[in-house]
Amino acid sequence: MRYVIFAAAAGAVVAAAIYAVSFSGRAPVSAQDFVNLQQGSRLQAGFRRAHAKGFCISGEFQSSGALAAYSSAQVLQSGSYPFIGRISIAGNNPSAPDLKAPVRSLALTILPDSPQQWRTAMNTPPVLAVATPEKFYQQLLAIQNSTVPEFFAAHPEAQNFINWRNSYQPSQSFATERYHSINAFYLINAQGQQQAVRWAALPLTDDVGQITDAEATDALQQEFLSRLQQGPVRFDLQFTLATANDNPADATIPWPDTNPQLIAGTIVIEQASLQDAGACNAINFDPLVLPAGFAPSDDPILRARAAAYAESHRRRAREVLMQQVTGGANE
Ligand code: HEM
Repeated sequence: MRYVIFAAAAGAVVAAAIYAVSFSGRAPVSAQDFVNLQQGSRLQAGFRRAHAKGFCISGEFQSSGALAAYSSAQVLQSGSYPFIGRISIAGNNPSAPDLKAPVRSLALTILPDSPQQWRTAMNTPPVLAVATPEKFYQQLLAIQNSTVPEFFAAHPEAQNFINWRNSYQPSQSFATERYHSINAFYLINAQGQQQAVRWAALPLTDDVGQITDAEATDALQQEFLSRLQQGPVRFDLQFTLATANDNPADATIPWPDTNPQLIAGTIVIEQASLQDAGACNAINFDPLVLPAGFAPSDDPILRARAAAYAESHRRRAREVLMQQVTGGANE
C-alpha cells in the first residue's frame, strides 16, 4: 500500500491533543476511546477505523460564485478548482458488502495543494441522532450491543434521525445519493460578517443505475466505475443558510426547507481509482481543515470528529509505515 504522510496530519494530531481533553458534558470521551470502540476487536491494520471501505475519486469543483458575498474562501469564488475525494461506506470492515451499509459517504478536499484547501466529509443522513460526543459514543456502544431501540427510547432528540431512517430508500448508485455536511459551519466574508450554513451534495443525474450482481461485495463500486466510463458524475453543492431560529451547534435538528438555499457550484467527478493505489488514501478528511472564509460552528461533535480522525489517521499511518519498513514482520 503506497502512503504519504501529509504535513496537514501533524496539525490534526495537535488538534487531537487539544480537543481530547476539552469535550463538554458529563462523561468526557477521548479520541482514543472513540477509535478503540470504532476499530473493534478485529484490527484491520492500515485502514481507516471508520469508513474503512471506499475508493478514490478526482475531478473539479466548478464554483458558481453564488456564495462569494458570504465568504472570502477561494473555493467559493467563481472558477474551477481541482479536488481529490473519496466515496465510502460506514463501518470498520474494508471488505464489507456495499449494499448492506447503513450510511454512504462522499469526502472532498478541494484545492488539495493549496493553503486555501477545503476538506469536507459528508454522509447520507441529514441529521445526527444525538448532539454531543458523549452521547454519540453511547450510540456507537448501543449499536455494538444491539440496544439501539432502548438507546433511541431514552433520547427523544433522535426522532428526526429516526424519521429520516424510516423514509430513506438506499439507491442503486453512489451517484444518486444526497450527501450532507450534517454539522454546521460559518462562512466569513471580507467584512468579517458571519453566516451559519450547512451544505449538501445533490445528484444531477436521472439515471438510477443498475446493479449487475447484487451479491457482489463491491456492487456499488462496480456500478460507479462503469458509470464513470460513460462520462463524469455530477453533484450540485447546495448551501443552506441558517436563520435566527436555527441553532448551528445542534446537528439533531433539520433546518426548514424555507431557509435560503444557494448552489455554490458543481462537483464534477472525472476519475476514480482503488484506494490503496489512490491519492485519497493518505488524506485525513478532517472537517476542521478549513480555508480562510470558513470557520467551525460551536457544535461539539465537530471537535470530537477532528480529534478522532487524527487518532485513526495516526494509527493507520504508523501501521502502513511499519509494513513498509518491516514487510509486516513486526505487526
Ligand atoms: C463524534 C462523531 C464522529 C466520530 C467519532 C467519527 C469518527 C470517524 C473516524 C475515526 C474516521 C476515520 C478517519 C481516518 O482515518 O481518516 C471517520 C471517517 C469519516 N467520517 Fe466520521 N465520525 C463522526 C461523525 C461523522 C459525521 C457527523 C459525519 C458526516 C457529516 C462523518 C463522516 C465521515 C466520513 C465521510 C468519513 C470517511 C472520510 C474518508 O473518506 O476518509 N463522521 N469518522
